[in-house]
Amino acid sequence: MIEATLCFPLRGDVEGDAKEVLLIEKRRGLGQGWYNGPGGKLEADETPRECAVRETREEVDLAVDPDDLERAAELTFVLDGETHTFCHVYVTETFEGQPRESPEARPEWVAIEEVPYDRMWEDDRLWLPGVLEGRTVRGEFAFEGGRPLDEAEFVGHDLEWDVPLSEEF
Ligand SMILES: Nc1ncnc2c1[nH]c(=O)n2[C@H]1C[C@H](O)[C@@H](COP(=O)(O)OP(=O)(O)OP(=O)(O)O)O1
Repeated sequence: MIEATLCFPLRGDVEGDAKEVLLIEKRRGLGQGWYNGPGGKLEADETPRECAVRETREEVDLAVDPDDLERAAELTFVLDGETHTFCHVYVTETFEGQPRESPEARPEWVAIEEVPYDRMWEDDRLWLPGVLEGRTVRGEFAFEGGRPLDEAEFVGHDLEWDVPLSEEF
């Protein structure tokens, strides 16, 4: 099983500014060409928070502090009946720097009402809107059709909202 992270930096929501989320257009690997948050797979001996910090730095050159990351979701992606990826999702309103393009990702601030769900993983429209409103969620998403995951068919889901997420991560 792969363990991975996603990190959604947020800004705005003061004095009439629209609330925006930093998305990436993924340039390579799983989900290439789709929008997602910065993130990726854990490396050896890395905690999920360390992974989210590293991936956000590597992909868009934004500095986030692990202690500022708020746990927002725990997502399990199941492929053909077996857990493929367990993903820790964080949001943060605290970061330093300006997002910059990298070979892996093109960053883009997007108003949360304009998130391009038609250009994202099919499951994202089910959990990301609630997360961007500040809710927590534990979700399981089933895919069928063999590897790679991003070519498999999305066939079902189960969501538990407003749950306490594990303190451990
Ligand atoms: N179904 C679904 N919805 C939303 N997000 C995801 C999925 N499946 C997923 O795998 N993901 C997320 C989880 C991870 O953040 C990325 C995939 O990570 P990946 O880009 O493969 O990891 P890296 O470590 O950056 O990859 P390398 O290119 O360095 O090997 O998608």
